[in-house]
Amino acid sequence: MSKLSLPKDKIKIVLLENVHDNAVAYLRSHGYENIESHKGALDADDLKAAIADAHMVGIRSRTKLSKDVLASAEKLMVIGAFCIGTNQIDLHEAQCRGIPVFNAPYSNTRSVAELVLGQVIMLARGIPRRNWICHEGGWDKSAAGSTEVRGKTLGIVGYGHIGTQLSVIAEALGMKVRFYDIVDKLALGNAQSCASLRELMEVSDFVSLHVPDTTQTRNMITATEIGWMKPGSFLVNAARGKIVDIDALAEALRSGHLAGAALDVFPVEPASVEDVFESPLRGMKNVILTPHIGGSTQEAQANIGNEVAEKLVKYSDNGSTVGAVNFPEVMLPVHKGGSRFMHIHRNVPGVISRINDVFGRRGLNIVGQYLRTDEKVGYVVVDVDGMIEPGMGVRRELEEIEGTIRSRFLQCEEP
Ligand SMILES: NC(=O)C1=CN([C@@H]2O[C@H](COP(=O)(O)OP(=O)(O)OC[C@H]3O[C@@H](n4cnc5c(N)ncnc54)[C@H](O)[C@@H]3O)[C@@H](O)[C@H]2O)C=CC1
Ligand SMILES: O=C(O)C(=O)COP(=O)(O)O
Repeated sequence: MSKLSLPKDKIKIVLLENVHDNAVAYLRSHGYENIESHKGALDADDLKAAIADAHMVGIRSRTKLSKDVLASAEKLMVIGAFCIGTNQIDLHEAQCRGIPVFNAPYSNTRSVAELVLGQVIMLARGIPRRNWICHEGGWDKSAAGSTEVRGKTLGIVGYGHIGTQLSVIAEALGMKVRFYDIVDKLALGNAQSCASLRELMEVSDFVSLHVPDTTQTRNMITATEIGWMKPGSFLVNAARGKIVDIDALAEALRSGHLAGAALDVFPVEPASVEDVFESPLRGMKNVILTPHIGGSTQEAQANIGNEVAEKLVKYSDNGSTVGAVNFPEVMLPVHKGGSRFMHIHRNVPGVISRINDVFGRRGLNIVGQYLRTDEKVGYVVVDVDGMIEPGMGVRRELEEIEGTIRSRFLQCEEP
């Protein structure tokens, strides 16, 4: 068992957006009892109030942890994104404040790929319109406009975890897969890469987007790119809403250039289930609209709950930053029968020698030292013999070193 410089019962954890109960159970089973759970996302003012004294925050895709919000959470030491995307967090600001961010990079991958493939089949058979007609008492029994997906070309933009998973299961249905990525990627199965986005858009019967929300991908798909698509083809977006110019998409659907679309994500999404969903695509009978549920399956949420909670506990109990998306990654062994100091600092010259001076002056024997830096931040972990008690002032001295962002320590007792 480790004792932390801040006792576990003083560590406040705020979970938002209905993070799965597995997360709460995991945190509790590791001694973290001070957990406050909120069902939805909060607006900036309520969020600031909720996390003002929090040490850990767990969110999903809707909670915006902006620079301003982070500035109001002075005690925050770690953030858990219980999802894949981290574009809702100001990662740079978090890093400058010495706050690592952990996410779940794979736990909902399969759920998204399955939803997208289902949507592709639904679009190919004109189900959105036919479903609508049946609900209104009609009976459009005809093959007009209906095709199999076998033999059709699926173009995947962003051949990462979700894109490749989709590629494999689409090929199992007999689809031809083409993909476009800015990074060279191993083509799985018989998939073939395209040299440009334009080539992909021109050859595909279905285009599915699986890129993250970055400055490069915002508005990646405008009227120009949609214009490259085959007449009568389909667009699917389960990545992020701001990747597609939604008005240009609406126009292409109205004009009949595109035969249909499926959207799981939108430039503006309601903050809570009470809010109204507004979109120029509402009412279009050739469009499937889903409320950002690509990753919302029982399996995915349960796994994410465990995975991210485990990363938060590992960081808090052991100092490990493996899997952090904005922070130098340090993998640490368990340190027994001694003390472990963790020091986060701006990457300026001389910090390490000053840290070592603090231990040297006190005759403390360093038995392990782990360091990783990136352009902005350094993270050094120092294991020393013996139990350093809080009153000894080592941590205070470490915090006085110029460039220090924050520090903490663990007493790692013999098991
Ligand atoms: N609808 C939903 O509920 C969910 C949506 N997502 C979204 O899906 C996105 C993708 O997820 P993963 O596949 O796990 O991410 P990933 O990081 O494994 O793959 C993304 C791929 O996009 C590529 N890429 C980046 N910029 C590009 C550009 N400008 N042009 C072409 N390719 C580019 C990357 O090289 C990478 O191969 C997430 O970032 C998230 O925004 C993720 C999970 C659930
Ligand atoms: O994992 C992601 O990036 C998602 O978009 C899923 O978001 P959610 O957890 O459903 O709010």
